[in-house]
Amino acid sequence: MRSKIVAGNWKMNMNLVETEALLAQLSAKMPDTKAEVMVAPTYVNLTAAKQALKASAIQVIAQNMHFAESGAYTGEISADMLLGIGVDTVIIGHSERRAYFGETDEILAKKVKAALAKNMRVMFCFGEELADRKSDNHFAIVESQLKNALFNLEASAWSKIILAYEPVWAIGTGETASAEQAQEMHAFIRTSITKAVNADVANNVSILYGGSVKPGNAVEIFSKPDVDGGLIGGAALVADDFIAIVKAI
Ligand SMILES: O=C[C@H](O)COP(=O)(O)O
Repeated sequence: MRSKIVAGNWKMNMNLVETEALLAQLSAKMPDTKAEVMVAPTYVNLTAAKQALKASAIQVIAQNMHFAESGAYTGEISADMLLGIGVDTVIIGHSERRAYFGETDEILAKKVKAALAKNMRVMFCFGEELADRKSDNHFAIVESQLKNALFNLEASAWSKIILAYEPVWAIGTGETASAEQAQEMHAFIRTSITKAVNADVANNVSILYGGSVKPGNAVEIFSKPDVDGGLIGGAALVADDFIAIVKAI
């Protein structure tokens, strides 16, 4: 059975003091929820975040990792390093990694494989750019992103996969996909997975929507049957907004 998930991707925001302050507010105010609630602070504050949340159900996840086990990759972080501090879930394929750090589908497939080999959970991000949607190419782009990184996995590996559909044109722009656009794409994703893997996997994978989710639009977006939660950027940096979004699930 798929779970409901609200995850906050803090991106390159929040120093240590700010991290501890935001987590103190979140853990004090977090409502009881059946949803999984996750936060992804920057690498250097993961340990502090784990410590701050040790009495909380809020999970700490990483924003990225390298595909190699170890070695001469200056500035990079391995799966073992994350596991060593108790972080077992990692975001892979965020559009900012693709756009600004040259992460191709091929690299992302390696990262997914490396994380799964260590039994980590992967929150795999993907989504079309505005030009793709305008040229009516968005379904083909999304399907190819999934195919290149995930459709070669064994069906059993999918229990460790969370999907986050994030149309690039809606990230940090204030422009949100309508609830209908999100539902249409999420339903398409389940159909693609049904064809490529099987219906059981398609029905059980959690598919989150990301892109300018705010307290004011979360209820409507989360009400759609194929939307299992959200990956939240800007609004995850404001405790009351993130909590309101968790309440919307
Ligand atoms: O990872 C989160 C997404 O990029 C969404 O960011 P946003 O909510 O600021 O649009």
